[in-house]
Amino acid sequence: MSNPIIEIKSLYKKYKNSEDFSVNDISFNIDKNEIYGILGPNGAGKTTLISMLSGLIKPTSGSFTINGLSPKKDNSKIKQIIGVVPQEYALYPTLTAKENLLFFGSLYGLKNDYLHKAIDEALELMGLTKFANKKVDQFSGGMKRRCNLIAGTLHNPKVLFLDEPTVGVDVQSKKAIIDYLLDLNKKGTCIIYTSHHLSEAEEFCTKIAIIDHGKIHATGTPQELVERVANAENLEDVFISLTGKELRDVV
Ligand SMILES: Nc1ncnc2c1ncn2[C@@H]1O[C@H](COP(=O)(O)OP(=O)(O)OP(=O)(O)O)[C@@H](O)[C@H]1O
Repeated sequence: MSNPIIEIKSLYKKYKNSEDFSVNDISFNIDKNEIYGILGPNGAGKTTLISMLSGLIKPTSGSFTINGLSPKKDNSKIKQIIGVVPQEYALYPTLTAKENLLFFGSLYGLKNDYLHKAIDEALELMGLTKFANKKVDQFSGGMKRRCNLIAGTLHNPKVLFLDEPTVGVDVQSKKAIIDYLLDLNKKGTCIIYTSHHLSEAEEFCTKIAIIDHGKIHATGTPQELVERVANAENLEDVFISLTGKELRDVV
């Protein structure tokens, strides 16, 4: 039985300087406890969609609710129950990992012992304990991405939005990130993530939406999608079948 935590109705986004809709009439629901992958080629509209849902940009039209709350009426309540981990690092390079996390944790209203404990546990899970007091500008890309993820999740959000959380990191960092996210999901966080790693998404996600040119082309479990497309053996076959082989270069 469906038990949606996010309900999206006819969502559109047209940027001011653009002639086309980057998100073009998208409607779908995301159930509690899903790990929901938003997949699509470059320029498909993934970041635009996730940025609207996480409150970073406003839709041109349409509506959505998160846990029954509307951003038009309950924006501050929504902010308390969501976590957002954008593609760009949110961290302050000249502060240490711990100083950054104390700052982000306090933004969520976490305090004292509770905050210190949450930071220590997350640093340990991410293999960053011994670098807690090092400045973030000395960190590798993988370490920054792990620290960035902790910064967006210290308050145990009900819903977590992640834009390409494993982009540009080595296999070890990727595994640490995925294990951390699986653990959060087991504790009750619904995860919505965008990625270009189709085999990662096939393994990690419970549900997937394939989007292109601002529209949803298919939704389902990875297995349902593979079964639905003739001769598809994996998600990559499904992806190519639905979005074609044409390159998406734009200048
Ligand atoms: N700030 C902006 N102003 C104007 N157009 C934008 C802006 N941001 C994105 N776009 C356009 O909206 C469309 C969707 O972009 P978006 O970044 O959402 O795609 P994406 O699927 O996340 O792509 P990628 O995989 O490359 O990150 C593209 O045509 C892009 O050029």
